[in-house]
Amino acid sequence: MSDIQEVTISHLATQGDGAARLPDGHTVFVAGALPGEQVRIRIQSNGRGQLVEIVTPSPHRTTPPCPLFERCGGCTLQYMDQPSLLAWKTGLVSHALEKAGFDIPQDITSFQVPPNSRRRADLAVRRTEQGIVIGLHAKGSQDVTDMTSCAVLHPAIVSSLPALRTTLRTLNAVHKTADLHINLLDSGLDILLSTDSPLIATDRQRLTALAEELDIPRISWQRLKAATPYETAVQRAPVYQTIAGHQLTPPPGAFLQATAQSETAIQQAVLDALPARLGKRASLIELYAGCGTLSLPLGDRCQVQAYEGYEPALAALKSVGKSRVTSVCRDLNRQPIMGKDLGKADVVVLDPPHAGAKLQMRQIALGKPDYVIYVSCNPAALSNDASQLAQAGYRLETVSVIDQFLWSPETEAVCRFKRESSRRSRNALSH
Ligand SMILES: C[S@@+](CC[C@H](N)C(=O)[O-])C[C@H]1O[C@@H](n2cnc3c(N)ncnc32)[C@H](O)[C@@H]1O
Repeated sequence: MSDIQEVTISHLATQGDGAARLPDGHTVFVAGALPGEQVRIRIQSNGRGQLVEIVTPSPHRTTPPCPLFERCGGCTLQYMDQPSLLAWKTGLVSHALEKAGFDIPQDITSFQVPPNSRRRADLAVRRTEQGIVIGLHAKGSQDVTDMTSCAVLHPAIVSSLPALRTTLRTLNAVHKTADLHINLLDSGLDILLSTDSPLIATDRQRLTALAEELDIPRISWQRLKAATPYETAVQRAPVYQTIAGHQLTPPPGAFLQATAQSETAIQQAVLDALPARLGKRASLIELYAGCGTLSLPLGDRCQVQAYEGYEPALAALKSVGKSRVTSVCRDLNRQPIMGKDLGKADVVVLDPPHAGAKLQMRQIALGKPDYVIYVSCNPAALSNDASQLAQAGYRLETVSVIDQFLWSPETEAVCRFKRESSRRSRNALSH
């Protein structure tokens, strides 16, 4: 069999590679190919197909908008038009839920963020002979592609990179490598710099000058891989972010939903997923609450008991002092909320990290609250977790797909599950 083959791509696999059947029956994965395309590929020793030529391009193929597309490993699916991308992600979520054992509702709502809207960046920093490089890892490599342009990040973040390069070059703290976590808050850029060497006094002065130049309210610092927490390197002005009408101060490196638009869409999808009429006595348990992106709008509708494992995030939520939201710091992997407590709630909302919430889900399935609203950033984890709900007798009622990670295979989804047979009828909930 020649190592060059002509194949037709049947579908995209979960990471966005085109999949095709070879004449011998094996499936081959081809990065850069779209469904329906006839392509020539070179079969590699690892069994993957390297794209050699697109014989018949898909009508959904488009020119990648970012000049760094060929090098940067960031947005691997830029050659696919945005409607097709959203349709594919919707299919991924449906497939994950079907695999978990659910019938899929007819109407799945979906939303996609615009380019240049991402307000959260995790960037790698390398010192090279030519100077400081800041960006994402290059395709299939540990090298960093210098981010001279970006089609997903907010322009306020991209335009700060030249000054950051200049300053980081002068820092003792950046010996070879560093990480930059940048959040674009209502108060401006909030930077957490993690470096491989200590921050000395002149470094602080240089960071202060940088903060003044770019009008950055706060720069925080921590040593890479050290157990010690971050410290404030520069604080020039108040740091704040408004969530559902409440102003709070997120900690350095805080988790925020990727864009302001997707935050609103996720909040709305969760509110829409609440049972139609929640009585005054209805109670809601929220797991993995962060700084309160969901707790605060939910607190306008009912009593919320919020749990979060990261104390600084919880402190930001507590600072709001919203009376209908009580919050507790708890590591839900080590100490999940038990089924008997979850079963007393009318609704459980959870928004776990990428790995999902296996242990916590077991308790939800045991406790059987009437409604479970699951916010997921990982269809594979959603599928595993939701299968426990399917086995516990829940029905999938609504699904919203929010594409907040444009041109990457990641996607967000909000799903409402309802326990099939109601155990109780309470005044708190009207169905
Ligand atoms: C996807 S974020 C969601 C945060 C919040 N719902 C939001 O929308 O901003 C997941 C949250 O889970 C928290 N978390 C991760 N592991 C945890 C654990 N073992 N126990 C409790 N919280 C955890 C993280 O700190 C983070 O705030």
